Amino acid sequence: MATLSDNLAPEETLDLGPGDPTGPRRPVLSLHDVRISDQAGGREIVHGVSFTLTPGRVVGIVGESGSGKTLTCRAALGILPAHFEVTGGSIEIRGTDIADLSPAQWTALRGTTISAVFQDPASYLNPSLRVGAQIAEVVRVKKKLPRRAARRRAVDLLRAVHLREPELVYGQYPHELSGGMLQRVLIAAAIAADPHILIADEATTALDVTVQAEILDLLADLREQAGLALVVVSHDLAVVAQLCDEVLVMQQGEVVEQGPAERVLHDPRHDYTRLLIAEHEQYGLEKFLDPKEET
Ligand SMILES: Nc1ncnc2c1ncn2[C@@H]1O[C@H](COP(=O)(O)OP(=O)(O)OP(=O)(O)O)[C@@H](O)[C@H]1O
Repeated sequence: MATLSDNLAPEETLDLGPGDPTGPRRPVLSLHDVRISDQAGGREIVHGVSFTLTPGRVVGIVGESGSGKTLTCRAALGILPAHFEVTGGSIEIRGTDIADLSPAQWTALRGTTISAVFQDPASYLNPSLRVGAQIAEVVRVKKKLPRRAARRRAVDLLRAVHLREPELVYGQYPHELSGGMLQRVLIAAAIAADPHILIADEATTALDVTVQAEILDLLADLREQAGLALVVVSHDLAVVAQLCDEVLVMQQGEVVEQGPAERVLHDPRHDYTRLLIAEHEQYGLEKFLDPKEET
């Protein structure tokens, strides 16, 4: 089972330049024609994904199950499953081609520069450790803070993700928390070391609509307040409409449509995008498409 402290090691110096070498408008994450193949089956699964993410921006990836959304994210995180490889194109994190990164450099980068939240938060937490202690460990290792300061920061993080009574939650075990609370705990852990990029892969899918909306608001806050750049994967167009600046629509490993979220959702050009929108209309997508009319 994966735990929060997997891949954590004392931070190493990864020279991505002094201060903020990239500047506010420079890409934090760029994918150029990324192709991913299943080496076991000898076939290409993802046939060329490109996008550029700058601080405070949100790119959404939508599409049917099995279209390659998660593989694309995992490629950017350097955690493709066994047998899968990036077989074309390139991925750059803050200007560094990830193909050049050593395992140690990856360890230094994860959490501090790029971080992720997936579905099923419980599987990323150790059931026998209090959730606060698990976040504090991330802080201690990644931010090199002493125990007491790490504890304080963990409580602050639990508060920042809008968990009521963060001191109380700190001392609770995963099984004592609801799915929505666990997802907030995971987000707290993911942002504990102040990453520049957060990948949220179906992070709200398992949650009920109200909790989902609260988590999306939280991600929007982080984007606004911390300039976090987000990649949001969802099969739910309403999620994308609410949060994203740019949308990629994937079908069978191809990006069939890509553009500003407004344009793609209001004026879809590909049949598959039209189909997705038609399917969502019955669930009330229009309230997200025209949020201004509500105020
Ligand atoms: N660990 C794995 N082992 C074998 N095949 C895999 C693995 N992960 C993904 N695949 C295959 O690669 C293809 C793309 O999968 P991926 O998980 O990226 O799709 P997705 O768009 O994220 O789907 P979903 O919305 O269901 O999560 C699928 O055909 C899937 O079966």
